[in-house]
Amino acid sequence: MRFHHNLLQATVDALHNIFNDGKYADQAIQRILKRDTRWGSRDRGFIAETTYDIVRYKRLYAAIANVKEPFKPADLWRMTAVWIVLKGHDVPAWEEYYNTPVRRIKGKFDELSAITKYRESIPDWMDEMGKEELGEELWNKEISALNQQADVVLRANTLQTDVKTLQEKLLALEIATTTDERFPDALILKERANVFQTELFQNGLFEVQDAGSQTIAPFAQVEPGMRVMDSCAGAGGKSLHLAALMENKGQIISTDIYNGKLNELKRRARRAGAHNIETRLIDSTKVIKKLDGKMDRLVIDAPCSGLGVLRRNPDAKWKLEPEFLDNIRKTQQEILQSYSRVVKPEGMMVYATCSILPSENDKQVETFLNSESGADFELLDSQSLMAHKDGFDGFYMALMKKKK
Ligand SMILES: C[S@@+](CC[C@H](N)C(=O)[O-])C[C@H]1O[C@@H](n2cnc3c(N)ncnc32)[C@H](O)[C@@H]1O
Repeated sequence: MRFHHNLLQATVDALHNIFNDGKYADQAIQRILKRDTRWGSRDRGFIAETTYDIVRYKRLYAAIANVKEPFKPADLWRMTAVWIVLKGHDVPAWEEYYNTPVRRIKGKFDELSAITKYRESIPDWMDEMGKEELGEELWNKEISALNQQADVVLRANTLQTDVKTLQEKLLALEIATTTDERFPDALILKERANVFQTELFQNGLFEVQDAGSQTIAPFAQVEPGMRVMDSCAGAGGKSLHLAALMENKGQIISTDIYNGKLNELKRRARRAGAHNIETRLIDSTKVIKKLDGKMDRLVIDAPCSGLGVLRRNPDAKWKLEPEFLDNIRKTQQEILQSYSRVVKPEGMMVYATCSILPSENDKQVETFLNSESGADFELLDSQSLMAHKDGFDGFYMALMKKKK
C-alpha cells in the first residue's frame, strides 16, 4: 500500500484533537476532512478509518509505541507507525518514521495481545466491571466484537417506500445492500458510502439506524391509532420508527429533557413525513402527571453507558467513568419509576438500553418490578442483542404489561 504524507498528517492532527483536546472522534474527523477539498472518497475514508482504528486501540498502540498521554506529535506519529506495521504494510521512508523498530513492534504486539485490557484497549476498571457483570468468557467475546468496525445499516421508511423498492433505488446509485430477515426494514450496505448525500435520504426514504436499534419499536407491539409515549426520545430514532409502524395514525408524544434534541426530532419527522408526533420538553413533573394512565404504550429508550454501541463511538471507552455509570443507573431507575405511571391498565411499556451490562438492563427491570410502582406490571418478554452473537450493536429490551 502506498501512503500519502498529508493523509497521515491529517490523521495525526485528528488524533491530537481527540486524545489531547477531548474532542468527540466523529466531530474531530468531520472537521479535519474539511481541510482539503481535493481529497476524494478514498482519501477521506483512509483518514476516518485510520483515526477510528487508532482510537479503538489507543491503549495497545500507545503501549507498543512506548508513549504516554498527553501525546506529543512525535508520539502520535509513532502510533501511526505501529498501525502500519500491524496492518502488514511497509513503513514509508519518511522522517517521522525514521528507525521504526518493526520487529520490536511485532514482538510487543504478541506479548500484549495475551492481556484483555491491552488487546481490546480498555481501561482497567472497565475490564474488571465487564468480567464481573458478564463473566470472563462472554465479556472477552463481546468486547472483541465491539472493537470491530460497524456496518452501515439503513431503515427503510415505510411511510414513503418499502425495503425492496429502496434497495433497487440505491442500487441505481451503485449502493449495493443486503437484507436480513431478522430485521424486516433494514438494508445493510455492502460497502461504506455517504448515504446522507443522496436525494433518497433528503426525501426521507430512509434513516441510518443500526439493526439492533430497529428491534426496539416493533418490540412495543404498537398499532395504528394508539396513544404512545416515547419518553427519552432524543433526536427521535425510535419515534420515527414508531410513526412508520403506526402508519401515521394515532398519537406519539415524544419527550426529552433537551429542547435541542426535540428540535432535531421535529426536523427529521418533517423529512420522514411522520405527522403524528408531538414533542414535549420535560421541564417539570407536571408534563408526566398530565398523562397519568393515558398511554397504550410507553417506550423508555433510557440514557445508558452506551457500551453496546462502542463500535460506533470507540472514544467512549476513554470518556466513560465509573462515577458516570453509578449516576446513570440511578437515573434509569428514576425514569422507570416516574414514567411508568403514564401506562394505562392493560397497556404495555418497553424499557430499552444500548448497553450490554445486566446492571443497566434486567437488574433494573427486576428492581422496578419489585418496587411499589412496578407491582402493577408483569414482565412479558425480554431480549438481549450482542455484537458477537447477532453481528450488530448491543441492545437490551424488556416488555412489561400493566395489570387491569
Ligand atoms: C438513548 S438516548 C435516546 C435516543 C433516542 N431515543 C433515539 O432513538 O434517537 C436517551 C435520551 O434520554 C434523554 N433523557 C435523559 N434523562 C431523561 C429524563 N429524565 N426524561 C426524559 N429524557 C431523558 C437524553 O437526553 C437522551 O436524549
